[in-house]
Amino acid sequence: MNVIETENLSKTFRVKQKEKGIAGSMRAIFHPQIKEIPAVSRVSFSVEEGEALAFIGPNGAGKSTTIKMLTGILYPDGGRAEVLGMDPSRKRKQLACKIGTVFGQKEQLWTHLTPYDNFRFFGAIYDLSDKETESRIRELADIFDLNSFVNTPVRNLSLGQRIRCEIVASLIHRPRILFLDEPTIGLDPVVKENIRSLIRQMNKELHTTIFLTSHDIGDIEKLCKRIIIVNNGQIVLDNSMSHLKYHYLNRKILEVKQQEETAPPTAEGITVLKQKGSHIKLEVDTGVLRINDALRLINAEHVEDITISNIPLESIITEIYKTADAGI
Ligand SMILES: Nc1ncnc2c1ncn2[C@@H]1O[C@H](COP(=O)(O)OP(=O)(O)OP(=O)(O)O)[C@@H](O)[C@H]1O
Repeated sequence: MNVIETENLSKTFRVKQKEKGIAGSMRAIFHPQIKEIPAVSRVSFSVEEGEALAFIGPNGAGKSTTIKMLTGILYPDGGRAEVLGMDPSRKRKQLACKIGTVFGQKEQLWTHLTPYDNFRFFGAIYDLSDKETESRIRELADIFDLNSFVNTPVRNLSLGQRIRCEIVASLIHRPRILFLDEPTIGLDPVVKENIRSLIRQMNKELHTTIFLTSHDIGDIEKLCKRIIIVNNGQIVLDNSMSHLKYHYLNRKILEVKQQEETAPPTAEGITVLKQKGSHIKLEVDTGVLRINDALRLINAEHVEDITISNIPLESIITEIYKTADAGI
């Protein structure tokens, strides 16, 4: 069952332009010049219940604008969106009871209140009974390990503790879809990993649909099975993570440490990425040259260590952004 559907979803912002100085300001009042910014252009996709989707793109690609339209904060000016069978811009309140949002860069908790009081407050907003709110707080405090600071004012919590509380607050009403915008921004690697595993657990055990926006490759790689890449307001790729990693770019990284400095092998399909002393880093296009054949070109007698790895997801994504920018 699809929980999100969009068809040709579009949004163009109209922004007044102002020339420099007082004269420019006066001209802008009487003869305003309007610049159109097509933030989202004819975006169509659907998301099934229980999916974990990464919706990513470079700065200004249109991700936040899309999320705002899906959560009813912004009206689209073209196409349509349906979330849990509702038009978000017409049924914003009803929808809010069924979705959760976490914005890593924005606090939704009251910082002078404790997490417990915040959760009670959110329970009341979502019309949960006292009993329901209490049992939900207990359940989530256990899962997210909040018990040691659930009664400490939010302003005194560390960033990692606060983000865990933000996520719990957005889950109090058992949302079917969780929109996460940069959920791990600014966190240290251990806390990041902890947050990711909690989100994974929610997706797996509660079947909560995850709609993630992040510039952090770790979030994307570890949380999502599907990826949609947007650029200049348009979808440039919609595929599974495994397809992206193993088939989209048919390349491997071959790192060789030799006993002494030797010239790197040359052949069609091999690109030398780095050579420093006896250390060589090659990229092998396995569509042109099989990895076994590439290995045969290396003098095995002098090899001290060798590693073969996939192209990092980060490089694949950067390449897709660049290709999309060049209009290829
Ligand atoms: N309220 C607004 N008024 C005018 N232009 C806007 C407004 N909001 C966004 N834009 C423009 O729309 C485009 C898409 O912005 P959006 O915030 O959706 O991008 P994003 O992909 O979320 O970027 P980031 O990764 O930097 O958060 C940008 O060119 C931005 O300047």
